[in-house]
Amino acid sequence: MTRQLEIDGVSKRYGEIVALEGITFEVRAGEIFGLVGSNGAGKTTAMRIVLGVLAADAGAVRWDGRALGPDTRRKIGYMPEERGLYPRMKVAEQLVYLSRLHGMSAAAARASVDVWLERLAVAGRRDDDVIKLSLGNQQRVQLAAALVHDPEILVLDEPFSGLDPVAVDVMSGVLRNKAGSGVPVMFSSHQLDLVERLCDRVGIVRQGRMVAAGTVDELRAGGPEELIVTAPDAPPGWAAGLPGVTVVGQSNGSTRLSLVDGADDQAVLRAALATGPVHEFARSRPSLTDLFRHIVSAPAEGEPA
Ligand SMILES: Nc1ncnc2c1ncn2[C@@H]1O[C@H](COP(=O)(O)OP(=O)(O)OP(=O)(O)O)[C@@H](O)[C@H]1O
Repeated sequence: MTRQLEIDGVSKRYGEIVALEGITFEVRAGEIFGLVGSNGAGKTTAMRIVLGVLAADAGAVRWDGRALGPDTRRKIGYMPEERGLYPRMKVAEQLVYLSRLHGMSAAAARASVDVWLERLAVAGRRDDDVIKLSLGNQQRVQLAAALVHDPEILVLDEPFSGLDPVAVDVMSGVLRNKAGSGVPVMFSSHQLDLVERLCDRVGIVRQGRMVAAGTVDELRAGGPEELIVTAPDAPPGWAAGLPGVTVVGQSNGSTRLSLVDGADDQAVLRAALATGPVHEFARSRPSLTDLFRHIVSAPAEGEPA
């Protein structure tokens, strides 16, 4: 069986605030798992519990079937959301120091730091204090800090925020590569297009629970089917009032419609043709971004619909 990191029924409260309520998911060795959710959904709390900097009130975290103890936790590469570098320490010196904390010999640490600074294209800044680097370069160093000790598991809290497109590509390549070598990679992000492109599986967290998890295709297949109708002469509101049909969006002559089960798509086609030529009439599944909006805006359990 594939080794996996299991987060099993984990709950956490901060006083009255329920941050996690029995959240359950797994990240398999060799896959990139994207954790998405609105602000305050509980993603950072879940990652901190995996890392052991926070204790869960209930539930368990396991790696390869065994509860995560200090020894396994030393093998996690972690990129905290609040970033954790010493601003007035030199880049390379700091990375060697952090690797040594993870139990590496001085020689192995120096060799690994050289490799990662080179790969992340910050080797030229190795003797600068971290504070002198741009935020994006600090983030590359932060990623190096998560990688230099050759982790068995990677947990990254919003690693892509604030990166330019080149740095996004560098970061994506590194994550792909680590997953390719059998490491489970878990990261949180609000950049859903990127998550859709990069992740093998995605989990959507809402109010401390995992409300949907699977490959992007699986999630999209479970979402509402939409109709795309391109009718350049159609006036705004042409589809309003068609039974069982909701207009999701309209731009450049194209209208996206969501249909309830059993709604008559041929009636939609007739209504479109009545406005003039129809250039496109196709069914499509929502993007991860649309699906996310749909899931997080649905009423929660116990709330009125
Ligand atoms: N130290 C704390 N004390 C009190 N409440 C906290 C603390 N840390 C987090 N919370 C609360 O717990 C809930 C979950 O927060 P968490 O930071 O895990 O969410 P998140 O999904 O990472 O959000 P974001 O996308 O904004 O980073 C929120 O309601 C938050 O306000």
